[in-house]
Amino acid sequence: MVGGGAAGENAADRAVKGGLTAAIVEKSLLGGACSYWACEPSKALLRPGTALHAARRVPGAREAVAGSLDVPAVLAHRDEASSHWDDAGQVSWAQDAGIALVRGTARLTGAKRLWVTDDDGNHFTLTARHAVVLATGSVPSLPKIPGLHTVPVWTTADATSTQEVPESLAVIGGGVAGAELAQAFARLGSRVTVLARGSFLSAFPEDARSLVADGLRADGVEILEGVSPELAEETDDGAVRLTLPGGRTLEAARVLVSTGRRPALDGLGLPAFGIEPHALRVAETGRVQGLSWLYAVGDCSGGPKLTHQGKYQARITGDAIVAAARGELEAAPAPWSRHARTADVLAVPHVVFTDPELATVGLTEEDAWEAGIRVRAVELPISVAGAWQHAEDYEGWAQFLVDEDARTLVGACFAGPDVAELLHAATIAIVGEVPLERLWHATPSFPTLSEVWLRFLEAYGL
Ligand SMILES: Cc1cc2nc3c(=O)[nH]c(=O)nc-3n(C[C@H](O)[C@H](O)[C@H](O)COP(=O)(O)OP(=O)(O)OC[C@H]3O[C@@H](n4cnc5c(N)ncnc54)[C@H](O)[C@@H]3O)c2cc1C
Ligand SMILES: NC(=O)c1ccc[n+]([C@@H]2O[C@H](COP(=O)([O-])OP(=O)(O)OC[C@H]3O[C@@H](n4cnc5c(N)ncnc54)[C@H](O)[C@@H]3O)[C@@H](O)[C@H]2O)c1
Repeated sequence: MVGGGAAGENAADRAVKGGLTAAIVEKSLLGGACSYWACEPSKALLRPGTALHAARRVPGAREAVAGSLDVPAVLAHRDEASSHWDDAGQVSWAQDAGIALVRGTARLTGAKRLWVTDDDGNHFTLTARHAVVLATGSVPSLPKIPGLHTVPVWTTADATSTQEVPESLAVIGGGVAGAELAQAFARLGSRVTVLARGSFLSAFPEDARSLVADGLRADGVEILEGVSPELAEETDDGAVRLTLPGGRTLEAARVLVSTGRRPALDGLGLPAFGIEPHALRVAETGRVQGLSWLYAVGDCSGGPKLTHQGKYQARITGDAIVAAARGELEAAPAPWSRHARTADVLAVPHVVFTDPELATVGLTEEDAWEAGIRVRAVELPISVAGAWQHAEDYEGWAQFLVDEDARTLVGACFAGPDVAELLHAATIAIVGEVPLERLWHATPSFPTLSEVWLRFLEAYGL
């Protein structure tokens, strides 16, 4: 494995469980971005604010809550969630799993052959018997804004590992990372402005994203849509001044750039094998098209950039490598078979951990029509007994997308407090292609948020 993030670790684990030997070459901390600079620290920064807000919305509990977030305690909780940026725990997991760890930077120099440079500058060659797996993750895509490269900016890794809460924060990019970190820092005390080039959270349905935007605005976040800075300059006191279209300027103690990520494939020697890094294509098994021995998993492989999906890909690819080594891999595995990443296309779950949360899985309405599916969208508020119990003035929204010919669910979206836990039921319904007539027999417990499933089936006409 080149890269020991969540994806590389899981691919190695499956290969070993299948009877092969596996080595991970890792140039930084074993465990990768999710553990130290992305999912874990960002969720640890968000969760205390969500818990506090939830308690304030329940009469009886509200009266017991005094004061605001304890910022040093939140940062300490984040440090703990990030294992204090020490990978000893992951190293001992790898040892127990029978995976060899090589500390260094790898690049391809031949078929199944890697050139490794270790931290002391020593070089050596590592040759695989069966396959090389690229699991190198992704790097931030920085926008071409004049002056931006001359001013001090935060990447998401800087924001998630910071020991300071800036007095003011400008967030360039209104995607998932921008939304989550804007709310986290607003609740920790920063004055936050989000600059979204298009719509805020544009990848999600309008009703869902407007609930999230309202949640952020309630925390004092200013959201400017259709805005991208035209110039960035450092001020005399070390802050950053952004010039916006129309001449308005915005000064902030810190600027966070969260404008997307691209696969980390530069410097790996791919062009020597006829592969341009921006044009890597992988088959259902994760095998890189055109080469029988090279695979890619996780963020670097070009699909959804999410930890759980990278781990799913890694399980499929690890098993496919084992099957190929045994001569048992089918040329083109059937959809939903053990060696096909079918869910990458049809059932990717995605949660935005803002307050309220936003959770989606499966196709969007547009995707479905484009794929030739006659789809019907059922949209409804999450207005059920479980919601009233959950919080005073609970506000939530759900969308269910039904394939009208198969009468199965192909997509779902939920927005509202604590909707993330509703998502897996939808994922199971989609992956299992459960007919609506059978879903009718899946009764949600009373009083839970899941009652929205029953409301959906009733609204559909069952
Ligand atoms: C702020 C933020 C929050 C996020 N929150 C979530 C979330 O809540 N849930 C979720 O599912 N996803 C989340 N994500 C996405 C998630 O972090 C990624 O999808 C995931 O970390 C990708 O895992 P990976 O194994 O593919 O890559 P990585 O974890 O990046 O691992 C790649 C590893 O490869 C190493 N490497 C690279 N090149 C080489 C080389 N040449 N030689 C040796 N080693 C090399 C790197 O050092 C790195 O450790 C978040 C992302 C961000 C930015
Ligand atoms: N909860 C989660 O699962 C989670 C959380 C954070 C990040 N992530 C993953 O990390 C990846 C990176 O997140 P992200 O939010 O950086 O990417 P993103 O693609 O979700 O959003 C980037 C946003 O930046 C905007 N943008 C680009 N250039 C701009 C400019 N010059 N000015 C203003 N806006 C501009 C884009 O229009 C887009 O809306 C995502 O692929 C996501 O899957 C996941």
